Amino acid sequence: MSGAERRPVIAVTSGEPAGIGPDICLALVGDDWPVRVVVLGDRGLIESRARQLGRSTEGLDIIHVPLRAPCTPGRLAPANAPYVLDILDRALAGCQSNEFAAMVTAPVHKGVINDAGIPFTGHTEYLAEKTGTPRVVMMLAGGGLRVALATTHLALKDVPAAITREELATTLRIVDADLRVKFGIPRPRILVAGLNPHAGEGGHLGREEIDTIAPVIEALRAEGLDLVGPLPADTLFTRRVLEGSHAQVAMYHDQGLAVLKYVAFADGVNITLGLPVLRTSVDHGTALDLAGTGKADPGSLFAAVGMAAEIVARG
Ligand SMILES: NC(=O)C1=CN([C@@H]2O[C@H](COP(=O)(O)OP(=O)(O)OC[C@H]3O[C@@H](n4cnc5c(N)ncnc54)[C@H](O)[C@@H]3O)[C@@H](O)[C@H]2O)C=CC1
Ligand SMILES: NCC(=O)COP(=O)(O)O
Repeated sequence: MSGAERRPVIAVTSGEPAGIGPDICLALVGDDWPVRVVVLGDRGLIESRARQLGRSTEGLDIIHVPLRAPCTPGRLAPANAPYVLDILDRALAGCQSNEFAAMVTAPVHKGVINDAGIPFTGHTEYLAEKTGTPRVVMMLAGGGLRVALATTHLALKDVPAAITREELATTLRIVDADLRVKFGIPRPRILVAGLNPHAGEGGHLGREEIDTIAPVIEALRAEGLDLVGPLPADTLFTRRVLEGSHAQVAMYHDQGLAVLKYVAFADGVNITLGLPVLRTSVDHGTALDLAGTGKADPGSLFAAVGMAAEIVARG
């Protein structure tokens, strides 16, 4: 067995075929990783995208998963929605059988999967369901931030009801535990945002901080977690407040991710905490406008592979 073959294998799923997933996977060719990187997707599609971009697939390890229908860059086809899920299922099966040490996901298009009649909220929820994990946490890292979300892909009107004491406590416990295990931080200091402007202004702008968030923080502090909050979200991400913290928990998707993507869109990494397999991902979407143009930045994919490799190396 060669040295290269002994390296842990990381599976990179190439995602929505009409998006930039195949393009950014091609950028992995020739990079010197401490792990063996294999790309999961249709070999013909990846080779054809390489020709279009004037790139080579020489040296790219591909595990062939066949397309379900022809693909044109930039044009979504619901007929290929099952293909996207075939790739994810193959990667997950490989992680569960220890063939792969981790999976790194290129973006999928949530809308077209739903248009195909398959209910799909995101990789995060899909992998949680497939692994029978009742609760996972989405966290995006980059630009010195680690932003975890108390709720993920949910209409804004449904957010307040979803933030229950039990759900929030579970989120905070998962963030604390995974920062210790996956990131090697012995006692993570976690900032917790409020839901309402000014963290509720003492109950005059909403009661979620008083009724739910503060009591959970207090109870978990008594268990030894280092939590700060509920903090007004508009100033949580200022330099002085962030100082000394290891992660920041936002109550909903755009409260946290708008900030993260402002500081780190080029190399942010999405990681699913609390999952029994290791999954990292790019921080961006399918960028249909850029597929096949050569303009897609692969920086986030590189960072996602790098983070997975580091966590694998940490054991
Ligand atoms: N991990 C995943 O699978 C994710 C999937 N999505 C999905 O992607 C689809 C499109 O979402 P949008 O909100 O339009 O976000 P998007 O990230 O695809 O595009 C937003 C803007 O950023 C640009 N952009 C995105 N990635 C880029 C890259 N690597 N290099 C250069 N420019 C880049 C696009 O051209 C566009 O102008 C949706 O279906 C969404 O659900 C979104 C985020 C993550
Ligand atoms: N905005 C983050 C996002 O949509 C990623 O979702 P997921 O597919 O990683 O669950």
